[in-house]
Amino acid sequence: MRIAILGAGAIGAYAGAALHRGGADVHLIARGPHLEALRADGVRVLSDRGDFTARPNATNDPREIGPVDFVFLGLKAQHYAACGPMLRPLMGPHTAVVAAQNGIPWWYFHGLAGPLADHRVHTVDPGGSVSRAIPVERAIGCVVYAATEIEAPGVIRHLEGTRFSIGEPDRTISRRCTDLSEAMVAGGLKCPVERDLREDIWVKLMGNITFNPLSALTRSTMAQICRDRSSRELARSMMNETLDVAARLGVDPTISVERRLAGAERAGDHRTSTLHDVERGRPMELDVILTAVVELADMVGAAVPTLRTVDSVARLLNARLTDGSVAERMTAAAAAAAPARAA
Ligand SMILES: NC(=O)C1=CN([C@@H]2O[C@H](COP(=O)(O)OP(=O)(O)OC[C@H]3O[C@@H](n4cnc5c(N)ncnc54)[C@H](OP(=O)(O)O)[C@@H]3O)[C@@H](O)[C@H]2O)C=CC1
Ligand SMILES: CC(C)(CO)C(=O)C(=O)O
Repeated sequence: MRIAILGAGAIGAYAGAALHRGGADVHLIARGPHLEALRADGVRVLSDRGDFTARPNATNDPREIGPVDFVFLGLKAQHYAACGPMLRPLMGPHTAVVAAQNGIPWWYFHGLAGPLADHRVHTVDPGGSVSRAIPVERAIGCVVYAATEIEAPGVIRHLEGTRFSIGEPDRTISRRCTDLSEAMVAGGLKCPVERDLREDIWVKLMGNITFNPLSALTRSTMAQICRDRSSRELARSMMNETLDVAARLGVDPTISVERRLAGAERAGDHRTSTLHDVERGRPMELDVILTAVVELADMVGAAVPTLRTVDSVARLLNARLTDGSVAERMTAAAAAAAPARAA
């Protein structure tokens, strides 16, 4: 099985290393010092479950790889619309694209019956730009329960979880999903094939919609947000509003807000991927995680005052982070602080 990992970052390189360990023919696509380290030393995974090193091929040029069976998309979702030229050389007639993203995917309404069939969520697929880059027929959904971060170029710190739930948008159990699942399991990951991934999407989203923006806005860990009485109440409101939107879309995530809060608190002083981005002066992955749910709430007539407020301040921060000069200043500040932290 040939697999290309487009965006071999924290999650992509971790999945790629596991798949390679399990025997798949894996090709990592990365860039910069991280790519140089991957080429020189492979992916070094540091984990309580056991450290390991995998040495798949690594490149910045998909044309060197050619058509594959699966593209595992490890990019941040805001880069999906622009990934068409990188994706094209990897596409054969049957290539599937596995989007390992948080939040509402661009294929969310694809394959559903009823009045919302093939409805396009504007926030995540503006003007159809993502559907054009990644046709929905190619998409396999993936909900990532693992948490990882890039500790140093080529080095992935695995923090918790090994589950990558996958599923077809049209609720079939396909051969391509079961094949991929076997390859992931051979690499030591959990990879259940779900008949309808949408329930998993909302269960995971209850955490991301709350902790990713709040952690970035307050520079706090998940546990710190849960332990403070008023931010815990804020998190609770955000989760309740999210559940209401899900219910109006016909999804009933089988987990209570209290259980989700307790799980987040147990994760401890974990910094979300969005907090990492902000600390590096990079824009947040906000559209798929929060703004899309506000759009869906408006569509189904749900009142989401708390989500709307957090979205508006987070979008204001994102506008500053998208402004290159601010991002450069923050990156320079982070670089200046790094030796001090190390000492
Ligand atoms: N990290 C986690 O624990 C979790 C992440 N997720 C989801 O997984 C997805 C990926 O997140 P994460 O792994 O944290 O993100 P990362 O930023 O670590 O990984 C993205 C990688 O893609 C690379 N990249 C971007 N553009 C290109 C390009 N044109 N060519 C080559 N490489 C490119 C980036 O390189 P560069 O740094 O140079 O831009 C980076 O290494 C997100 O949707 C996130 O929500 C879900 C659950 C948990
Ligand atoms: C917080 C985590 C790891 C899941 O809870 C996540 O999805 C993220 O950091 O984006």
